[in-house]
Amino acid sequence: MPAAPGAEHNSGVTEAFDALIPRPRRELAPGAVHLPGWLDAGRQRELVGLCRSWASGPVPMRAVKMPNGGVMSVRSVSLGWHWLPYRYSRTADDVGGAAVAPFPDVLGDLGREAVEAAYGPDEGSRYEPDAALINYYDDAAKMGMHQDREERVNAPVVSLSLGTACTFRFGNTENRNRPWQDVELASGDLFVFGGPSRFAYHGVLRTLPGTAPTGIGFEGRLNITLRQTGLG
Ligand SMILES: O=C(O)CCC(=O)C(=O)O
Ligand SMILES: [Fe+2]
Repeated sequence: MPAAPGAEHNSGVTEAFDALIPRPRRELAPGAVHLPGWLDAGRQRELVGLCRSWASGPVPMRAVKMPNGGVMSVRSVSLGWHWLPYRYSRTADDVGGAAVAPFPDVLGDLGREAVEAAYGPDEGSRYEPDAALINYYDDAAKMGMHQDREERVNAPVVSLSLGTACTFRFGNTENRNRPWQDVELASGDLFVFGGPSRFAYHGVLRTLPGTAPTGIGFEGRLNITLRQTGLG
């Protein structure tokens, strides 16, 4: 993940805008909750630092090759379980074969806190995520509409965004077509989808270059998703 020169001008404008136009918590569909600015600047910086260390091994960040021959524009690394299309493995079978780094306690705690913020303390305390995907988007990267469905249980997916904002498309559970809603995910935003929305199609249309906040030491977009695989 390259450290990039700051885009102070744009970011300053974005931050000023945020102060003028508060972005309220919103439930896009039953079980799909967007909590803008959930992570404060300090926690965003801390997570960026952790992402840097997770990206340094034992498994390298890589662009996933899809079975149809395409290559994803996003680069990613997994913790706990290595995600590859369309299964999880304890070893990075498509990139060197190293054992995946263990799922860090800090992300388990963060996941419970996130689910509690979205759904309340009962759901929060039950959440036991065991896999994390760290996705890195450069200015041109995007992610096509898909379901997260390699997990065997329907515990919610927790998504945390850092750095450059993006346009996130949240669709329906039937197919990748309409109806969908487009929502901007900015640095520090939490998005949780579970319950009736757990298997909704979703994707990232584009990043919004120049929107990373100043002071988190990172330009480009990072997204962390936490999942409970049920693989045991
Ligand atoms: O980057 C995002 O916001 C979404 C990532 C995602 O959908 C995934 O990793 O499955
Ligand atoms: Fe996904």
